[in-house]
Amino acid sequence: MELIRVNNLDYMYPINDGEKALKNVSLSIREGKLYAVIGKNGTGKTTLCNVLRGFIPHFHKGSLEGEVVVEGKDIRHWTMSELAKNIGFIFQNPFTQISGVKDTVFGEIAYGLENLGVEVPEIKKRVKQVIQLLNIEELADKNPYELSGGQKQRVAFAAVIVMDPDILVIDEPTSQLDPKGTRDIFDMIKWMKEQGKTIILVEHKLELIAEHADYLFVMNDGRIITEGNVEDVLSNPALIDYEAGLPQYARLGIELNKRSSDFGQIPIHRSQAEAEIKKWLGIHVNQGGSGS
Ligand SMILES: Nc1ncnc2c1ncn2[C@@H]1O[C@H](COP(=O)(O)OP(=O)(O)OP(=O)(O)O)[C@@H](O)[C@H]1O
Repeated sequence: MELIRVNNLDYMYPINDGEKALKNVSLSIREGKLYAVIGKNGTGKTTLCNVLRGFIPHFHKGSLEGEVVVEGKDIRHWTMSELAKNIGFIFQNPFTQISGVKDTVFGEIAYGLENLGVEVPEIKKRVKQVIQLLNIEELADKNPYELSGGQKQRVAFAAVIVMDPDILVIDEPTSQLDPKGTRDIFDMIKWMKEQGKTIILVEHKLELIAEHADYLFVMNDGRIITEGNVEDVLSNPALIDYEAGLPQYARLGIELNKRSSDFGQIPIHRSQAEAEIKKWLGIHVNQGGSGS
């Protein structure tokens, strides 16, 4: 089922340098899939996220042309609080996600449900469940401001997951995190996908996109310049010189393919690369062994 449809969208911020931040963007988001968005800095990824969650046009005014339809209804006809029930948003910087009005992690996670007027026993039940699920029991009584970047990001995820939205828009969640923090976040993203959530993720780490995403949009200068299944886009040699690049395994495969036309499929993750190289070595070592 299609959840979001964008048709021929152009957007210019109210204070601008004469350039549109989004130019003729069209896309379709279907239920239960993980969509990744990549592209250079300043190319419109965050702006696109802000359109998908209704921040544009509800908070950022500016000029919006074209159509954004969420669950069958034009974005202009949704209210922000209605949208917030359906679309969860996780910011690039977890520091800006913390509300600043709660002095415990438990309260922070409960805050969104309180705003919706959910009954207190129900709030407590749901917050406890999410805390258990994300394995952050030891953080529950801490002040959100005392947490590390990785811990804050986990709490930001918890505060969104507790609202149980159908769609999650996640903007560069791992940009401030070390490899362990990054893995933890991707475990959470994987879990949300398994729950049937629809996820739109801006992320630069191509190896993680190759592993987790279904479909990829490549943006440049306010436009979607390429899109398709992750396997197809990330093995496309045309993207090798583009700044957003290709995963290292695809680069290796493309290089080997140039040197030896019998190198098989271009791999996008490690297990595929290992399998393809084994196959390729098999052919060549056997040839060598038979003296041919
Ligand atoms: N609030 C704003 N007001 C005016 N212009 C803005 C605003 N936010 C972004 N822009 C401009 O819109 C363009 C797209 O920015 P955007 O933040 O969407 O890019 P991005 O791809 O998310 O970049 P990054 O990877 O650095 O986060 C840029 O030229 C940027 O300067």
